[in-house]
Amino acid sequence: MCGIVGIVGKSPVNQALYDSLLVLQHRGQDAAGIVTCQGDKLHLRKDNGLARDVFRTRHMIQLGGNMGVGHVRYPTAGAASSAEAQPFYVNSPYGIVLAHNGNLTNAEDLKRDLFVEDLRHLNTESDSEILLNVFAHELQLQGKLRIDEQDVFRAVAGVHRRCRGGYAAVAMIPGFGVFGFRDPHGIRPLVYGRRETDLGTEYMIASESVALDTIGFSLIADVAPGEAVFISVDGQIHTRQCAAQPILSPCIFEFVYFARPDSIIDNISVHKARSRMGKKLAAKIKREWSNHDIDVVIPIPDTSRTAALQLANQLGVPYSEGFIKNRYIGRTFIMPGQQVRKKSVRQKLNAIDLEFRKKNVLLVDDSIVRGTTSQQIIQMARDAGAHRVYFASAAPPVRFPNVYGIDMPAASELIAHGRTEDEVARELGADRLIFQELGDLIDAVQKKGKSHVDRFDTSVFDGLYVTGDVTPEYLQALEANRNDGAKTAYGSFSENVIDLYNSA
Ligand SMILES: O=P(O)(O)OC[C@H]1O[C@H](OP(=O)(O)OP(=O)(O)O)[C@H](O)[C@@H]1O
Ligand SMILES: NC(=O)CC[C@H](N)C(=O)O
Ligand SMILES: [Mg+2]
Repeated sequence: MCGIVGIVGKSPVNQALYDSLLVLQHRGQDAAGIVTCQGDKLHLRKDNGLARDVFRTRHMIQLGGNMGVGHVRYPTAGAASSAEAQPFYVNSPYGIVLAHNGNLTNAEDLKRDLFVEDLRHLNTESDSEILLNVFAHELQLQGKLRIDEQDVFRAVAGVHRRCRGGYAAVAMIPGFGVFGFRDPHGIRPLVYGRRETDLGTEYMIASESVALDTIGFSLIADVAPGEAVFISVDGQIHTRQCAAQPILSPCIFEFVYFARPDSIIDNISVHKARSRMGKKLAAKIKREWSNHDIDVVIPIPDTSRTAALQLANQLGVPYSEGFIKNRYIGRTFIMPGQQVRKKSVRQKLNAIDLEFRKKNVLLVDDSIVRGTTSQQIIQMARDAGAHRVYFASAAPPVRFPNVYGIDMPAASELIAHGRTEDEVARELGADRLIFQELGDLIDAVQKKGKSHVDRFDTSVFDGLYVTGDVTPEYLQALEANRNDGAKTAYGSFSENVIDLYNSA
């Protein structure tokens, strides 16, 4: 996952972009970047690291101008080198910068087409550079010296015709404007909002509404699947549907884990969705285990808290924060490499023994993916003196790779792949393991049918990919190229940036 943002303001936007990247940091911890536009000049700063480490005062001073775009990265393609930090820049036509959240599933075909037919050079292995160049080519086809927003919309329509997979993007053309678009399935989230100032109205496009809230913008709407939103440099906003057959099918894993609970995605409160997940899970426990002997419900911070609290309330069992999270350690699931993930769980979480001693504890997590967290946490609960250790997951078992922007490329790395629920319980060392049913998860997110979202991408749970074009061969190649071992080998990939001037 990545976090993206674009702002057209009435005064310098560097601080607002930086602040919004801090708020979107949970979507990507590996690299961060900002490009601003001042007159007809673009200023870039990007590097590997957290937003707070990438941008020093000297960079902020250079990031002048009233419009810009920003990105925090969690890689799903290419290398982890800083050359693949975003935004990406292409010189022709007009100069375009783009920040992308998602993953293209036909990247290899596009790469070939860009080279052989569109005569374009790609300097990295990133699919986001591909997306930018496809857009650039489609815009160039308009053949104009001076473009208007309709040309941008036509180019986005061209992107939709050529690109497959998940993509939400924000982009900028110097002296012209900032725009955002979402793939025809709306797999990755994207919202836009406005803020009134004495100097006039400012607009912002961002991955999650929480970024708008904290910067003082109010939400206008989600970018619809296939839609593009264009904000001109002088603050005029235009929207247009650019896809032939848009079908909203957002990624359900955003609601399970990725998004912040204080965000609203496709008109659904993530917080409420997680509360309902807790309720559903409690109902399942009451149904299938009415004589349970759970003494206390303990969440695994952070993300599971919302569901765990509701689960405890519904069961009428005490809720206790038995694990304390080190506030200086980030999200372990999106860390690069199994070794660092494993080590970070122990650095991140520690048990308060007296909450466990001689008790039957129900540990609750939002999801079990590789099992890195749950395996260690169950052991920690035992070491803390728990009598029995039960485990509940607010999501069903994750059994299939994700191909739309979450870095779960290898089925063999998923603990529930090819295992029954009992086998997973044994593998994790739990006395009993309860998974959410997929139907219940969908109900919980869909507000029991009250939401306008009719379907979700649930591929990590059922192996059904909404774009309908994910073949076993594609999955095989993905697993071979991006399993943990293969990614470690990428580490040495070139750091060379052929880009805008990027001050160190
Ligand atoms: O089975 P695994 O492969 O361990 O993945 C699942 C775990 O990873 C995530 O936590 P993370 O530490 O990333 O973030 P959080 O603080 O938001 O819960 C998620 O909330 C689960 O706890
Ligand atoms: N997680 C994402 O959205 C990743 C974006 C892009 N595919 C990259 O690897 O940089
Ligand atoms: Mg967690």
